[in-house]
Amino acid sequence: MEDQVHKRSTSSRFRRVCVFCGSSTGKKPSYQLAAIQLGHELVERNIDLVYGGGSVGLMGLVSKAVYSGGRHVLGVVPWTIMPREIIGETVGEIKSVSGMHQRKAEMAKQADAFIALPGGYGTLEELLEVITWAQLGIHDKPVGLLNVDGYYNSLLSFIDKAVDEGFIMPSARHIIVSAQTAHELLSKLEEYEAMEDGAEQKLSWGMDQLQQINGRSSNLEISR
Ligand SMILES: C/C(=C\CNc1ncnc2c1ncn2[C@@H]1O[C@H](COP(=O)(O)O)[C@@H](O)[C@H]1O)CO
Repeated sequence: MEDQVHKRSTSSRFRRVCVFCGSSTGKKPSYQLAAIQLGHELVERNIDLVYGGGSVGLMGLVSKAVYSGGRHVLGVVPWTIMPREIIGETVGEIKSVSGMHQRKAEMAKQADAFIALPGGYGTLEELLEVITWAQLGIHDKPVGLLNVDGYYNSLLSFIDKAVDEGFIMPSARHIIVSAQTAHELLSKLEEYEAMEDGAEQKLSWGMDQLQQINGRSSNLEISR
């Protein structure tokens, strides 16, 4: 009881956040620590987690931190990688879907915001997709980059170069919110406001994704 009195508990505009992160732990202990700290920060703000399922790498660390802090954890896993020997022992609820595209759509639908921890190709692909969807006005949910120990400095420099070279509109640069700590990142995301024209420019060819992400219809295969 005393613990509860002293524990910081902040209400959040987010009910559930989607975390993209490495299926490896990375070489520096700081990456693992950041995954655990992000989990704790979500718990302190009473935010649930949706992620790619599995107990491997940073994915396992963040999901266990959220689950053991008493928040709901939803893992979305394509049935082809469902076997325990591939994804390991998971915590929380698991939804199986028919493929990688369905997984991303389901994670996006379930989340109010996205955060990427350090990771590899899978993390980058998931991150860039939700940024692209934001740019197209398919969703207006905040996207955060947890730049642990400068891991994403070169990606952020590249994006600045793409703006300078005319491939990314300066107005789209603000879509990515970055910070070095989970606390700072969540605070920034809480304050984030999507550009108005982004939400209004929902393209007709994006309506399928929009409906899936915003939960107005779903054709996902969910077996559990
Ligand atoms: C399929 C293999 C190992 C199983 N591990 C994974 N389990 C669940 N989800 C995974 C797994 N590996 C990648 N993902 C997804 O990609 C993102 C991380 O990829 P990265 O390349 O390590 O950055 C993660 O967010 C998941 O959605 C054997 O290959």
